[in-house]
Amino acid sequence: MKRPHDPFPGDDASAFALENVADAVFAVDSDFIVRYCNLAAAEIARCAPAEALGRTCREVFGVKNCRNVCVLRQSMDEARPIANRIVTLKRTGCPDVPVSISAAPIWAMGGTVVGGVQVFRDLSGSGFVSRLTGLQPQDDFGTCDAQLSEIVRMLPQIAQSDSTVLLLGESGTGKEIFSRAIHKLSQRHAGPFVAVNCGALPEQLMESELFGYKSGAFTDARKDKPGRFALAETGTLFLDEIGDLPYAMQAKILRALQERAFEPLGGVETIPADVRVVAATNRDLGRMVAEGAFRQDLYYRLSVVVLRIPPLRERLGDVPLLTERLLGRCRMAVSKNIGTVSPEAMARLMAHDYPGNIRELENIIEYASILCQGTTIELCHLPEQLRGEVSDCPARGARTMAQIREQAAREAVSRHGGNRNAACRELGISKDTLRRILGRRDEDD
Ligand SMILES: Nc1ncnc2c1ncn2[C@@H]1O[C@H](COP(=O)(O)OP(=O)(O)OP(=O)(O)O)[C@@H](O)[C@H]1O
Repeated sequence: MKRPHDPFPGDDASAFALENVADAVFAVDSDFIVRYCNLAAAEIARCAPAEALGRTCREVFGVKNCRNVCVLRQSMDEARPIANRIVTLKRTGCPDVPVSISAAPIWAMGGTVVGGVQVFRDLSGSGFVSRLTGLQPQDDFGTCDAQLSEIVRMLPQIAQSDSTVLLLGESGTGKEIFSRAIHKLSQRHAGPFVAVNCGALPEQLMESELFGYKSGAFTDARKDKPGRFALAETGTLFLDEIGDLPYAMQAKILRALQERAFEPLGGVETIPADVRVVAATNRDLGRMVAEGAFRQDLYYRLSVVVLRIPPLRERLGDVPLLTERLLGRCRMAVSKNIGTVSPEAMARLMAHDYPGNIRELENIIEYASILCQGTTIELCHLPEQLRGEVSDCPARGARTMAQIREQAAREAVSRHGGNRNAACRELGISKDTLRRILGRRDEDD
């Protein structure tokens, strides 16, 4: 039976709703004993929701570094909600998982904090998009944007259809990543994926590159050479920058698409093409048609399914997620243990308009990872156009370990509004150690 004023969700509609959200949600009492755990949280804990109840959250989730990163404890200590803190959870026997955590205290009547609720989202890329599409984490798109999520949701159906797909989007928005995902989700996934950048092929070589040639077709053609259409047989041909195709080539591509066949240069025989075409462009094909620069018939043939990938500035909410993903890549490349981005640096990253889209963010994160000597990317590690006036990193320059330790301790105490117990918990040290680090002059603070 439901108790009056029970602050924890019981057998009611709100608990039912919480069960079904994709984010992990759990609630604890003031002793950090789990009183509620939804399905997503139980999945992370690798137990049934009922098995999580009555145990400490530390025990349930098995997080080794939970003392240092406990956002829930901080929220309860400071009696205030904390939103979207990105931390890396380290669990015994599991790979590190970057998560975004929001926490809020639960108050009893009279205003006492009697517990807390925490919501966390897995940012590792093995989250909801992977589950939705069945893709491997590296193929995941790192988005919480409604428009893009809708495209991702439709992707398996689109991929299965074998229709031509036209991807529209600015340079660096991830069009090639999408085309690879379409291939992997399609019936053709066991076949080859062949990418051609139409803008990078010299005009005189384009026909032979795409359709191949027979020996003797021209002076240097000593033996037959297959083109990209033949190489993509039974698979997917990705025609990137299709807007850059010369007008004459457009007719040949149209014919290959319509008749599902082509003739190699210098050949007389027509070769059937069992190829699915995904095309992409950052140009306005509609306008090019109106200006007579692009064939209308090819435009219609390509536009069976059109997907517009939004630029990053229209989905800045994805910046933390993408940053975490890109940091993971850099961590491996530069062999550094960079775990987080400071709130100030993240605010700057989220205020940028990214004319180069995800490719630009990728470069920024790589730059910052190279400069960063610690575990957190700070404002001073960002490229000049983002960091503005901030020049040198406070951590740079010669400092002793004792000075670094003292600064970390002071910052923790100040973050907790002077609450030393909370600072000790965050740092994972005893009160005696904190006192030793801060020195005698702080005894009377
Ligand atoms: N969701 C994502 N997660 C992580 N990295 C991504 C994501 N989308 C794109 N990238 C990275 O951004 C860069 C640009 O992506 P991609 O080449 O797919 O973009 P594009 O739109 O095809 O660009 P272009 O039009 O210039 O060819 C790549 O290095 C890719 O790895």
